[in-house]
Amino acid sequence: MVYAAEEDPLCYPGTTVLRNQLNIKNQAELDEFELALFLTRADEEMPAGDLDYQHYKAIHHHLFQDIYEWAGAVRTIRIGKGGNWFCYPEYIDQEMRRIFRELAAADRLSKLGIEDFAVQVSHVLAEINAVHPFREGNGRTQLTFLAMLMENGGFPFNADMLDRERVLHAMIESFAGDEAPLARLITDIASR
Ligand SMILES: Nc1ncnc2c1ncn2[C@@H]1O[C@H](COP(=O)(O)OP(=O)(O)OP(=O)(O)O)[C@@H](O)[C@H]1O
Repeated sequence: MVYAAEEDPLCYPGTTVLRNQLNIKNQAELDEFELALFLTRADEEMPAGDLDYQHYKAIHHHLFQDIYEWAGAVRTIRIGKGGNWFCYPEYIDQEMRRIFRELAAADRLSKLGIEDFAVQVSHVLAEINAVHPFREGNGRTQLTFLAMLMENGGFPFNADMLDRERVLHAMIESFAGDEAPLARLITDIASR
């Protein structure tokens, strides 16, 4: 996805193409390789962890390790999308620590029914999206993490419900303060 960003040291000079381990300087070509490499990693077992901030970064690292040297590391420049600016980089760490402290790992969530689970988890995802810790790959890390939370909570993960437009709409609504569409999406994902 194209970001509004400041002059970005992570890009090849004079371009908006992110420096990558494949040294591809053409965006369309990079998109293609990035997707293929991501899908291969997404198919593998995710790193083990406690569903905490450390774990979240490890998941991003796992998914994007073949493409970006900074996989698993938080961004250092300001970025936004569609007129929404995400968390300033200097506050990412403290915000992510707060969010994951509030999530208090999976223990509390694993005791909830789907409706309450969806409300709690939609809030967590909305907050993580508003922070947008990584320079790229936030959406895919969010959904991977959601699948792990749902598995941990004992809910099925029906990936057929992941309509791209619906996910995008729900995330944008959540940024504007309405988390209900995201909660409904999570409930639907859990339906068999
Ligand atoms: N205008 C917006 N306001 C808030 N969130 C947005 C906006 N546009 C997109 N998003 C969310 O940002 C995330 C995408 O972030 P990013 O592009 O870093 O991830 P990605 O994995 O590379 O891309 P994608 O999720 O599109 O495959 C998604 O969760 C998406 O719903």
